[in-house]
Amino acid sequence: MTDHSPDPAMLAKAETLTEALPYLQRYAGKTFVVKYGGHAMGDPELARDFAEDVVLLKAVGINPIVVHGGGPQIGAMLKQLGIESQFVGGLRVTDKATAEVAEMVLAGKINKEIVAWIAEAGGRAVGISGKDARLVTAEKVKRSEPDPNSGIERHVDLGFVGDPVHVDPSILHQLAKDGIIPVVAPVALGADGDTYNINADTMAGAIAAACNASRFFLLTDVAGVLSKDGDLQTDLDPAGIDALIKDGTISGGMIPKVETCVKAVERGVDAAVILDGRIPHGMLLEIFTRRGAGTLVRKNGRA
Ligand SMILES: Nc1ncnc2c1ncn2[C@@H]1O[C@H](COP(=O)(O)OP(=O)(O)O)[C@@H](O)[C@H]1O
Ligand SMILES: CC(=O)N[C@@H](CCC(=O)OP(=O)(O)O)C(=O)O
Repeated sequence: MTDHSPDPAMLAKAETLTEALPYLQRYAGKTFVVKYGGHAMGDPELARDFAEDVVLLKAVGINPIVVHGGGPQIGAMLKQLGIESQFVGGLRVTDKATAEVAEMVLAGKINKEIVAWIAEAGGRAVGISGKDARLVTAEKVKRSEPDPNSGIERHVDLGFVGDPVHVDPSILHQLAKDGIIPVVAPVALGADGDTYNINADTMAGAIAAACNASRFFLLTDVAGVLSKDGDLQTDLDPAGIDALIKDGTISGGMIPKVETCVKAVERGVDAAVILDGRIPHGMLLEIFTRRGAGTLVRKNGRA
């Protein structure tokens, strides 16, 4: 006799789909900004999974906006060209030559690679930088650091490193309305006409705030914010982040990441999540299942 009992694997799939239903209903029509870090895009298999996730979001009525980095790739190109590079507080000191290389790698190479992965996954993407349609206007960053000898704060000149001071998201809304996924490279013009290299986390946060994004995801190469003992911090609020920066637990490239999350939630983004880009389809699991992953940053913690 034929066994007509349902296949448990198929049932589990159906359960996963029904578990997703309240999230599908809640997020339809909302904007999600996804920051795709240079470290997260190293593995082509994972990059394809990422592109599939973005296309799936669009297919279920969410408007994803991808803002990408490419720090390691810029570093490799600078090395090939024999140009030295240095970081201060997670930001690359950028002279004219470095700004040219950064734009070439970010807006030229990586941007179009991501557009191609999305096309391969069946989506339609348009790659732009902050320069296009004046999406982002930058201003030279103002940074100060304590002098190692005197401890007195002194100004550090980072060259052509920009802060996004104005975002005009109309081009993003237009693309989203036409069924297109915008892919944004973190390069912008200043009011002075100069080209500025912008930290991709900072760029993504400014765009998330300007678009009133419901969710802001930062995909990187660690599980999230880790404690000194290496434990994942699942929930943080601005005060908790401040304390972890002050005691040195958060350092390097994680500093602009968490600072961006704080700014974004203080400017109205519901929640920012620092996620492990090395987990296949990690973003989908975070969005559509009850199992949260990574570090969730909210203005008042996990309410
Ligand atoms: N407390 C911390 N928790 C997790 N990562 C940290 C922490 N402090 C510093 N980091 C560093 O921050 C890195 C992530 O930032 P970054 O290299 O700029 O990534 P991305 O290229 O994805 O933007 C991690 O790989 C880790 O080396
Ligand atoms: C000013 C500054 O630091 N700009 C970054 C832009 C790329 C970036 O942020 O890439 P990730 O997200 O992969 O780190 C840089 O030159 O590396």
